[in-house]
Amino acid sequence: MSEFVVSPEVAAAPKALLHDHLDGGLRPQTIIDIADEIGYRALPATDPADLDRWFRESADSGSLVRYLETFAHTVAVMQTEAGLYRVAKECALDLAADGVVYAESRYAPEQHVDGGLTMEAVVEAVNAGFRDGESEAAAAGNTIQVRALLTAMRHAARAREIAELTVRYRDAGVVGFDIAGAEAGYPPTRHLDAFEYLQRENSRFTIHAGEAFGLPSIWEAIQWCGADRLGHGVRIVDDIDTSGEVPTLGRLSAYVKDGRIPLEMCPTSNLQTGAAKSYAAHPITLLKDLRFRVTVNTDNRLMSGTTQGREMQHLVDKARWTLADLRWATINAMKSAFIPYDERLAIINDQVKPGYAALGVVSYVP
Ligand SMILES: O=c1[nH]cnc2c1ncn2[C@@H]1O[C@H](CO)[C@@H](O)[C@H]1O
Ligand SMILES: [Zn+2]
Repeated sequence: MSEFVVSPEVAAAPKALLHDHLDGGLRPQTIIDIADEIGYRALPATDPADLDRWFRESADSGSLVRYLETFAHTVAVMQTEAGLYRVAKECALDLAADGVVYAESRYAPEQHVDGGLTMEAVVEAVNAGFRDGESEAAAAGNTIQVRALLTAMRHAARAREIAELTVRYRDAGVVGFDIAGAEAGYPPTRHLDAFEYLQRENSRFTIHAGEAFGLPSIWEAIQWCGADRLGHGVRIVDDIDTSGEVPTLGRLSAYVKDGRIPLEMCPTSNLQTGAAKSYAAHPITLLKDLRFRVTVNTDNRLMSGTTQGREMQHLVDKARWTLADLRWATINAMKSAFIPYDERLAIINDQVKPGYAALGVVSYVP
């Protein structure tokens, strides 16, 4: 990796993460170890540094579809209870070491049944890994809470089943639902029955929308499907006119801003898939300045060679974000989390605010 460094302040800041794919954050050595154990022979490299580089370079293609092809290798080693458990536990440990105090980690159960596991067994193995990772991190002095979001793949046809699984495990570590995968050609309304079911069950969900496809996808996600949050949502800027002295919002972008619909933004991932041109020009800063409910996220730590600290540092270095901006985005994330309100408030008051106060940041001064 480059000589790019995360400052001591950003490293120490308490972090909240809403958009992180479990199958996009494996340690390279773990992929190699599990591949060896299960006899998976298709890995593109057998040295951890080479494999790490392969993921980053292959994901750096400018196309979401090509970016997603790299997941074949991570998903391949997440087909056993032991493999899923290890990946989930290490995810909790790695996030905790990065200063993340609350994370929602997502994955698609339907992608982990090729070795004969039921989707229930997949969820339980991942949950067990998160719980043990939390305990081990706490013992090392890093408090983290990790909750799961269950993703349905938008090109597949199992969304309703996975929505039901989400409800079944709602009191056991699963806090919401998502759809992911190639966006163009697979509008969210394809899975309307799943979203309507979740609404009837008073359950929460986010939808990847406005990443590789524009406003119609965002509009459907919100106005047809009832999404509580948007995964990426970066193309909402297409509904903001910045040609004049003051930016003017269209109906949809005003709806998103005024309704405080959270945007789970992932800068590095967007640069790799071509959804944004540079950190400096990434719409996240315009949206922050316009007071949309912006959050900062990793998406896929392995494919993007990133961490939550690195995403935040890029914004500081290249888009003039201050620590106060990072505190604001972190509180936005906690306000938007799918855990109960009282628990969100406790994390804000007991961890986020004191952590930033220790860095000398006590309020948001725009
Ligand atoms: O940025 C993204 N956009 C759309 N889909 C994604 C993105 N990152 C990962 N996945 C997809 O979500 C699945 C479950 O975690 C992954 O296997 C990948 O195919
Ligand atoms: Zn994503």
